[in-house]
Amino acid sequence: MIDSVLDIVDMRVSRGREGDAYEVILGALKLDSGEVAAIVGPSGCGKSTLLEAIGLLLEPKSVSRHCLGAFDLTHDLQCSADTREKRWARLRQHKLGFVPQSGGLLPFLNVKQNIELSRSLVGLKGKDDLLEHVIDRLRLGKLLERMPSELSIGERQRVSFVRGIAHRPSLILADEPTAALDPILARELFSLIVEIAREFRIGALIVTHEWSLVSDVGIRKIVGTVSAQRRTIFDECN
Ligand SMILES: Nc1ncnc2c1ncn2[C@@H]1O[C@H](COP(=O)(O)OP(=O)(O)OP(=O)(O)O)[C@@H](O)[C@H]1O
Repeated sequence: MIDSVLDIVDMRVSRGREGDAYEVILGALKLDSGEVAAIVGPSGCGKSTLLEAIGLLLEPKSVSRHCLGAFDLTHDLQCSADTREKRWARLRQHKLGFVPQSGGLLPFLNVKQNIELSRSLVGLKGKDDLLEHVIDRLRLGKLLERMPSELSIGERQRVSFVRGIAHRPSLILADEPTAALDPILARELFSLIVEIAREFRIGALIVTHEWSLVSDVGIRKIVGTVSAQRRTIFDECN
């Protein structure tokens, strides 16, 4: 059975100061479990802004439909800020796997503890096939006892990806997860995302500048076109 993990219609996100705000518009995006799509576009066009709004880290200005799996968030903007934040915090923790551009690892925990933290927060413990597979494929097995400060930037980026999926989210949101990786590892990570999405029925949205790699692995593209001053429209590119 195919389930939709994300269904958004006409989301508008504004960033920056009034009078100097940057606007991002997403016409429509539907993602099924097992599907991967890439968000591409020129630097500064609003890819991270869009990902943060989809990841419930940034409030959109308006949205006509916003469903995250079975959760309908369309009317959440009309709730009190307190109610909305409680609901969104729970969804972020359980349903979303956010892999930030900056890595975001906790510096006082080692690699293993960083990965285990996101699992323990949702009550998961013990062995996990998905996790072992991903650690192995990304060649992180020997680094589990290291502190983040003892890792290269590329190693940190791979650990950050593993941490983002460790709690088995239904939607992975990764912001330039290959930015610090060499071409071989970048390809490996993209292939891995496609593979685990299919096998474990997870949806994935990846912000990236790797246009040719995205084409090579055959995933959908959501392209940002800068239409007028400080405004970007994101749409599917066929
Ligand atoms: N916190 C912020 N406050 C105000 N403006 C911001 C903020 N963050 C980003 N912007 C502006 O919003 C626009 C979109 O930024 P965003 O980071 O989403 O772009 P991007 O496409 O992800 O860029 P890149 O590919 O360079 O990472 C940019 O013009 C940026 O200057």
